[in-house]
Amino acid sequence: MSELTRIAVGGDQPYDVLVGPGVLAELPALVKGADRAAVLYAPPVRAYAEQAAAHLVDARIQPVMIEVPDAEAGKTIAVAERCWDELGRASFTRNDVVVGVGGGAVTDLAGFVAACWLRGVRWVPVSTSINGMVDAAVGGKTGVNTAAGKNLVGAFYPPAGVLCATEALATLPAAQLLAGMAEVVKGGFIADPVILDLVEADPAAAVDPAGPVLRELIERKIAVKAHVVGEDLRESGLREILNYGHTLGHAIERREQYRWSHGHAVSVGLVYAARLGVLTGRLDEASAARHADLLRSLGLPVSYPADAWDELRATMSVDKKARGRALRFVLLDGIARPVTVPIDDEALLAQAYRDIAS
Ligand SMILES: NC(=O)c1ccc[n+]([C@@H]2O[C@H](COP(=O)([O-])OP(=O)(O)OC[C@H]3O[C@@H](n4cnc5c(N)ncnc54)[C@H](O)[C@@H]3O)[C@@H](O)[C@H]2O)c1
Ligand SMILES: O=C(O)C(=O)C[C@@H](O)[C@H](O)[C@H](O)COP(=O)(O)O
Ligand SMILES: [Zn+2]
Repeated sequence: MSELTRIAVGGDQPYDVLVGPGVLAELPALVKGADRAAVLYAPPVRAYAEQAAAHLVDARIQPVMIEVPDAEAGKTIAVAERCWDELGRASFTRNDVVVGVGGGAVTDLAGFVAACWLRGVRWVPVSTSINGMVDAAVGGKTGVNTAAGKNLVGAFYPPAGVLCATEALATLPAAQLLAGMAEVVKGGFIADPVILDLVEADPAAAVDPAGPVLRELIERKIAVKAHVVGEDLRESGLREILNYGHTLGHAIERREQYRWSHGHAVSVGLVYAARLGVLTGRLDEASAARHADLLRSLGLPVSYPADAWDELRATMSVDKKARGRALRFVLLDGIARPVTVPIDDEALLAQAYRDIAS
């Protein structure tokens, strides 16, 4: 399976996700009509950003290279402001474009920079991590973190198209590759159980960037996300299912001051959500155990210190799904049967945490 795969995202502003090696060559076609393209990238992926720039130059589009701090350090309003200053210096107009090359952090930032500049210019995420390909780059959720928590400032702003540069997975550090698998597994639990079967059949093959299984998993998870965001871009209903595992996950990321990767935190969050599913009488014990077994088989964390609960609980109150004082959780009524449920029973929330804590 070496050719490019095209996955359509529907809705009012449809676009395609292209997956495969050599996909960077498709960039000029996506940004046709631009005079300039800001290429945002973090240092570890400079080589891919330079490749993107070379394709732009061939198409007579002037690249404006903007290096930003790596990972969550780049997802701040201060970094976004610096990018806007650079766009101003380069006299960016409404036919110019923003390209984000890297993992989910860079593409979240790039989309947000594009959404705000001149009230919105075209943008293209070029994704180089698993998390970015299967989740962050697809669906137009863009934004930055604030002191209170993850992604608290942002915009729903669909890209012109998404490029998933699978050849880049060869240089993705193994820990980051595994972290991305948490979002793949999430897709299995909320919508596509074949994902779960494939990982369980051979966890090592599932994370081999040179093998066919990982490519199938990536495409399956993109298809899940493409369907959901095509139906509900602005998260007014269905899209909430993509937040499975994130209510606790985001709180762990903040508590760790972003030294834990998003995927590791979401992995613990998935196990917690499954436990809540059991305690609310929705999910059977075997399906909950399947969460922990599967994530553990990939080397992902499935618990977190017991004494962290009070702090995590406080942070969870700023979760975007919360309404008033009530937290709302994505839970499962069974595999691939997600529901959003308000929970105001504090004792139950704490019990579920005690059950999974270390
Ligand atoms: N917008 C969304 O819908 C959405 C969905 C999921 C996650 N996210 C966000 O995405 C971020 C997590 O994304 P991530 O896991 O990609 O983390 P990341 O962007 O922080 O990347 C992880 C590390 O891998 C490096 N890297 C990326 N690709 C590489 C490559 N090919 N070779 C070498 N190094 C490479 C990065 O520079 C970084 O150091 C979080 O901020 C999360 O909130 C957003
Ligand atoms: O696309 C979505 O919708 C998601 O919830 C996907 C999540 O995996 C992703 O981490 C997203 O950035 C979380 O969004 P937030 O609105 O909870 O910040
Ligand atoms: Zn996520």
